Amino acid sequence: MARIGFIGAGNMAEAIIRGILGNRLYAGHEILVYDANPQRMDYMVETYKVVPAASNEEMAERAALLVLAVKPQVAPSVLPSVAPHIDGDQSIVSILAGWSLETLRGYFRKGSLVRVMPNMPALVGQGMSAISFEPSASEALKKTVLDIFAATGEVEVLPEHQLDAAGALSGSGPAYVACFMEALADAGVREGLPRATAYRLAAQTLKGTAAVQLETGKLPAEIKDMVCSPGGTSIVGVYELERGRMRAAVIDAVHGAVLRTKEL
Ligand SMILES: NC(=O)C1=CN([C@@H]2O[C@H](COP(=O)(O)OP(=O)(O)OC[C@H]3O[C@@H](n4cnc5c(N)ncnc54)[C@H](O)[C@@H]3O)[C@@H](O)[C@H]2O)C=CC1
Ligand SMILES: O=C(O)[C@@H]1CCC=N1
Repeated sequence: MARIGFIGAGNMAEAIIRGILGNRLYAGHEILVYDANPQRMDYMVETYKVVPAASNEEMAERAALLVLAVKPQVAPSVLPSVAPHIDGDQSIVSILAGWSLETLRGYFRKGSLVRVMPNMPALVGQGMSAISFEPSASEALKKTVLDIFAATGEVEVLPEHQLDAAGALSGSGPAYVACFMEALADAGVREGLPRATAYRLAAQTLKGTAAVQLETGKLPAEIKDMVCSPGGTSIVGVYELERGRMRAAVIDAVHGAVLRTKEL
């Protein structure tokens, strides 16, 4: 049996595989992949020396731990043919946005189920994964799954009812942050900075500010206050953000993503 198999070998599967290989959790020959797109299969096999499966069904027969990494809209056409091949000592890790453990259990009669909401920065080992286990999950399974996602960044075990919120915040969050980064860089260009310089300044500013929060534990409000001198420049910028309803827009963005998650 392969240690792990990926149903769908797109962006997120690739990010997880990079983490596994980079941290030497498993070797390429212990990782099975299947993707409906033959060019994608070729790319994954050539780049990561992973093992191609002939079909999702074969994968289900041959992988001890199966990662569901297709789009949620594709899952209903994939799972009915995969589920009958799963037996009681296999495990299924789903990264499908909006798919509850209960919904998954409707397809999988056997096997342990885990739900994970990773995020795109897993690609560079800076991911944030929210993870929910079934109450019956064994300690061995918990360790295996935590090790896999810790190899792509940080992990947080959450009760399942919090997973849609986590998905809308940290799962979708890189898209919002990228919009903010782009706006910051556009602003720099407007004020005369070269484009490449503006991106570098914007990206490192986001990374550095996040690092201060993570490393000092300071509240975002305290960090803002450390930057805004009385009568200075930054507080004028903060005032303009408030006038633009930046906070309300972000809160609305996450709420919109939660509502969409519930539709999937
Ligand atoms: N992209 C992101 O930032 C995040 C995505 N997710 C979840 O991860 C999952 C995968 O997303 P991505 O990797 O972004 O999508 P993707 O589109 O990059 O990858 C999906 C892959 O599935 C393949 N595929 C389509 N039909 C198939 C089939 N019948 N059998 C096997 N493979 C098939 C596609 O060819 C594609 O390579 C989704 O369920 C999404 O909700 C979760 C967190 C973050
Ligand atoms: O937008 C999506 O469907 C996925 C789920 C979380 C991040 N991206």
